[in-house]
Order: sequence, then structure tokens, then C-alpha cells
Amino acid sequence: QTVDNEQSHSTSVAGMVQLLELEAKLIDNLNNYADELELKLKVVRSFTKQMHKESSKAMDDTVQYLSNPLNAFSLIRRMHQDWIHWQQYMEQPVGKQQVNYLQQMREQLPTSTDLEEAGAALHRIHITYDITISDMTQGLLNGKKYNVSLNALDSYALGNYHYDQQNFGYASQWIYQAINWLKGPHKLPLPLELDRAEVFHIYAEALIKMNRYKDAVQVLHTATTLKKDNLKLLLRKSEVETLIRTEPNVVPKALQKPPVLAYERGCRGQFAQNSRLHCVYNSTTSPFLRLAPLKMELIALDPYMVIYHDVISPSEISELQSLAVPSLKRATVFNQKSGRNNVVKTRTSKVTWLLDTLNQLTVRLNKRITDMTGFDMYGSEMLQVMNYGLGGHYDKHFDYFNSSIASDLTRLNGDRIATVLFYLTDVEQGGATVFPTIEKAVFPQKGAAIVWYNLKHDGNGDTQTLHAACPVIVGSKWVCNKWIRERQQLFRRPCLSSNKSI
Ligand SMILES: O=C(O)CCC(=O)C(=O)O
Ligand SMILES: [Fe+2]
Repeated sequence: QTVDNEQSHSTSVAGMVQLLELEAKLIDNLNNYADELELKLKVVRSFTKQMHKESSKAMDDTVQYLSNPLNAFSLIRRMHQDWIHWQQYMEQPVGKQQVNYLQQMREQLPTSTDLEEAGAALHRIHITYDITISDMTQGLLNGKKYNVSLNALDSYALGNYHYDQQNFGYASQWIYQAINWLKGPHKLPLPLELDRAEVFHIYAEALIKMNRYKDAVQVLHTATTLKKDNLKLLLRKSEVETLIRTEPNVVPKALQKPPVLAYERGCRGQFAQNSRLHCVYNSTTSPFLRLAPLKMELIALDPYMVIYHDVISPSEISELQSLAVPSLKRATVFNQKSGRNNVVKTRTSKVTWLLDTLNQLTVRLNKRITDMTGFDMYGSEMLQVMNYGLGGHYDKHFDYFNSSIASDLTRLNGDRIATVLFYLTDVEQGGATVFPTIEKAVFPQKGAAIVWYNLKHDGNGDTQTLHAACPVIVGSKWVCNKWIRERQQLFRRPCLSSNKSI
């Protein structure tokens, strides 16, 4: 459970920029530490070099050296005074300041919750797009090769994440990747080194959970050669050998692959393509459009859904982003049971709300939404600007509430009759908005917006509007949406039947 003061680092790319900046400072700090070490090293080396010379001169003929009163005096003095100073110098801590700085910055570093969320996000990408773990490790994402790869520490952390989640199949695959990396040419810096026997041990434990006893014995055998005479490992090995004898018919658990969901097919771009036959210039939704028609593409009639192309300009987009960045917060979802907004795993992004009257831009955008939809914005929700992060997504949901427990706003202004979703960015890979029931998927195109009706003519929620934001694979996805409320539209879209009262 994410608590309020958690920063949820991974849930927005814009938010993670701060982490990179902090990392740059930490690298500088460690470099300063190295400078301090170097300084001390220089002081010591120059002295030992000089003394080496003196001492070898003396050793050539010790008696002659000591016969000189100056040498004799100097030796006595040095031996009495100098070595104590050297001891004191050696005892002085190096880089105290840098150590303190690092200590101070620790509270700004990602927490174990952040790491868990990041692990869950990578897993979401793996499952939704069916990318193999080995491809992921090598930076091959959805058929595209990136110049990035995961090292043993990354893979091992993911293995441990899945182990904690009791997903032993995935745990074993990730730890296998870590072991593979360790066999290769790269090395980890000394303080980060992994205890190899321990890595093999956890790998074996994951295999045991998968009933792969024979494989586990081999892995444990390797572990015992790495840590000789380790009782724990030897004991575990003999326990598994006993298991093989006592349970000879145990079948290894297969890695189960659940059936592919409609939602996943949509995310992968496997729904039938929308035919481009339905592109028109809309000049009728509002009087304004007669002067400035918008490029409109029909996606579906039931529920009614259209895309407008080039409906928000690049400069408007960058202004929206600048307005949003300072106040982005982890997005929440309204809980119909408790009547409260909660942080949930099913919606990972950061969001901010912009008052309709904030500035000229927000006023203009709200007018434009009226032009696009014919709806009156009075009583609707504020513009919402969102940025997704690592594997950022919004699981299947309806935008309408349709529930007995309603927020004050819903009681006053009615349900969400329509949604307008502006795409402020392209997304390099992933991040589509999918409607699995009607098998429609819309991939983000910078400057476009989709509009759909959430409610049927009788005012009840249309279950066909079920939709989701697919996990982003590569990119920083920005959207801006407007949830339009029902009450003010009384004369613009009258209810056809009166079985729902608002
Ligand atoms: O970001 C998307 O593609 C969809 C967002 C969405 O469904 C929502 O915010 O309600
Ligand atoms: Fe939605």
C-alpha cells in the first residue's frame, strides 16, 4: 500500500527527471570523495618515496651513516616524533563531508515501495506485450533493439521481487538472467558485488517451488563449490535429494501462459484497423466550426466516438506541460464503496488539475471542447493533465460512476456524460487507449483528441465504453482530459427516456 508521503517515483517520467538530477549530484559527490582520497594518497606517497631514498642511502653502510652526528640526531628525532604524526594522519577519516552528504540525501532516494512498483511495471510490460525476459534483459523491446541492457543487479532484484510475490516461475527466469550476466565479462564494483553462492541458492529455492528438484540439486551443487563446507547449503542439497527419492512422480510445474485478453490484443495493435473512410471536416457541431472546421474521424457510432486531428497546437501543448510539471501528484481513483479517492495499483500516472479560469489557454481549451462536442462546460470537471511513467497504465474502467454513493460534485452536476482526451505527445511504443468490448484501439498522436459518450440516451452508463490506457513501453505519454458532466447538457443532449433522475 502506497502511503501519502511516498513520492511514487516511477509513476511519471517528468517526476523521475528529479531523480536523474539527484544521481548526477551523487556521482559528483563520490568523485569529490575520490579527490580527497587522492590527495591523501599523494601526501603519503611523496613521503614514503623520499624516506625510501634516505633509508636506502643509510642501508648502504649503516655504520658510516650513523657516524655522522647530523644523521644520528635526525634519526632519533624522527623516530621519536614523526611516526606518531603519521599514525594520527592515517587515523583521520577521509571524505567525512561526502559521507555526510550522502547520508543526508538518503531520504530522497527511492524506497522499497518504489522498487516494488518499478518491478511491477516491468512485469506489466512483459505480460501485456508478451516480451520475453531474455529479450527484455538485452534491451529488445517489442521487436526494437535499444542500446540498454539490464545488469546482474537489475535482474536479481527483479528475481527477488517475483520471489516475494510468490511468482516462482518468473523469479527463476530473472535469476537465471543474473547468473548469465555474472558468467560474462563484466564486473560489478566491489561494494556492489553479489554473493554468488546466495544467488545460486535463491535460484535453487525458486526451482524447488517449481518442483524442478533435479535442476535444483545441480544449482545447489554449484553453490556448494562456491561456498565450500557451507552447512546450510549442504543440508539443503541433501534435503532435495531426499525429495527426489521420496517423491519420484512429482511433475515440474509448467510456466502457465494465461489466454490472451482482448485488452492485450488491443494494446498490441491487433484489433482490426479503423478504415480511414470516415474522415470529414466537422463544421456543424458548433457555429464556430463553420469558420474553422476540425478534421474529424469517426471511430464508432455505438458508443459514439470520434477523433479530432491537430486540435491542439504544439505551443499550447508545451504551455500545458509547463503549467502541470510543478504540481504533478500521483493519480487516484474514486472508490465507490468508501466514497473516497485512493492511490491504486491499477492507475499509475501523475496528474494535476487546471482551473477553467486559470489563464487564457485554459479558457480557450474549454471553448474548444465546447466546439468539438457541442456541450456546455459549466459544472464539468477541471482540465486534467497527466503524465505516465515506467509502464504507466490505467487498467480497464468506466469513466462514469452509475453508483448510489456519489461525490458531492456528482450529486450536483450529474454523471460524466462524455470524455475528451487530448494526446499531448506521441508515444514511441505502447500507451494506446483501448476499448476492448468494441475492439477499438487508439494510439496516441500528438495534437489529436478522442471524444466519446459514456452514457446512453437514457442517462445510464454505457458498458461498451469500458476502456484502458495500455502500459507505456517506451516514451513519456502526456494526455489532457475533460470529464464533461451531464446536468448542464439538458437541452443539448436531452434524455430520450426518463428512467434516470439526476
Ligand atoms: O490515457 C489514456 O489513454 C486514457 C486515460 C483514461 O482513460 C482516463 O484518464 O480516464
Ligand atoms: Fe478513462
